[in-house]
Amino acid sequence: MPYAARMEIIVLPDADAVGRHAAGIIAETIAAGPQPVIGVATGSSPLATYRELAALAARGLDVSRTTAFALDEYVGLEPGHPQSYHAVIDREVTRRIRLDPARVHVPDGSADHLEAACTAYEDAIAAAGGVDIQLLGVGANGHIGFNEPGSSLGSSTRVKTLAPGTRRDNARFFGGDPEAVPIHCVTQGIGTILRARRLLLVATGAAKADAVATLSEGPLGAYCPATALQLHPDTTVVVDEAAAAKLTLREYYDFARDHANDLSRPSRFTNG
Ligand SMILES: N[C@@H]1[C@@H](O)[C@H](O)[C@@H](COP(=O)(O)O)O[C@@H]1O
Repeated sequence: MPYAARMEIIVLPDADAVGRHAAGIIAETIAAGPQPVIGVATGSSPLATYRELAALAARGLDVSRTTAFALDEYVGLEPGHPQSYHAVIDREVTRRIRLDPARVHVPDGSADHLEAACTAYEDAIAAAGGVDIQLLGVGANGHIGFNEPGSSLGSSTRVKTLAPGTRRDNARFFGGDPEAVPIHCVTQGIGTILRARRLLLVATGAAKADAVATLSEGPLGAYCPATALQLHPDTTVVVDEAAAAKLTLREYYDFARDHANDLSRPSRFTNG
């Protein structure tokens, strides 16, 4: 278990600013090379980040040696299904940023032997040298990847059952019908996510305000999987004003930000 946890909270005016800031952080990791490994997430939260990363790639950021691992996949959707995370990652990440498709990995939710596919996915991450930076969104109930409340904080890639609320939230991608959303998924575990060297969580909008407050200030526990980020040595949480609305320590975060440059040797962490 990591022993030197740090989490920095950064509040920005709106979703575009969150995307620009997060893309800048990922671009630094990519530029540091030589074989960067990024973790990518689905959902609407990271879309602005991908848009900004695509713009940076178009302006010369070399992404040709970047490997990417996605967090999760539905069980039972063929990779060609437009809402499979294979298809979503291909559309929103690989094509937009122009990553090498051969270096982009998504868990296999249609394998005959799902347990073996989960082990193989963990092995592939390890063989790539681990994830340098993992981008995360957060579900309204605090899930990360598809680690629903109740997930073991040390879990690895495995099959999970989606929470009814997550199926309702994701129904918008399946013609509005929660029953059309798969019941099972394959997801990196919370332990897998914590093994990434740096975590970057983005959240925007009022629907995420409770999850953001709990993940950064609430008691650690499986009731809110994102609280596990409190254990990680290098987490950055970037949120907009609406998602920050329920942070009880907001005054302190602003104070820390305003004094970030007082130090003779500025630290990236001023409130974490
Ligand atoms: N598996 C994904 C998560 O990785 C994502 O973070 C979450 C929030 O999605 P959104 O950003 O669209 O609110 O939902 C999905 O269920």
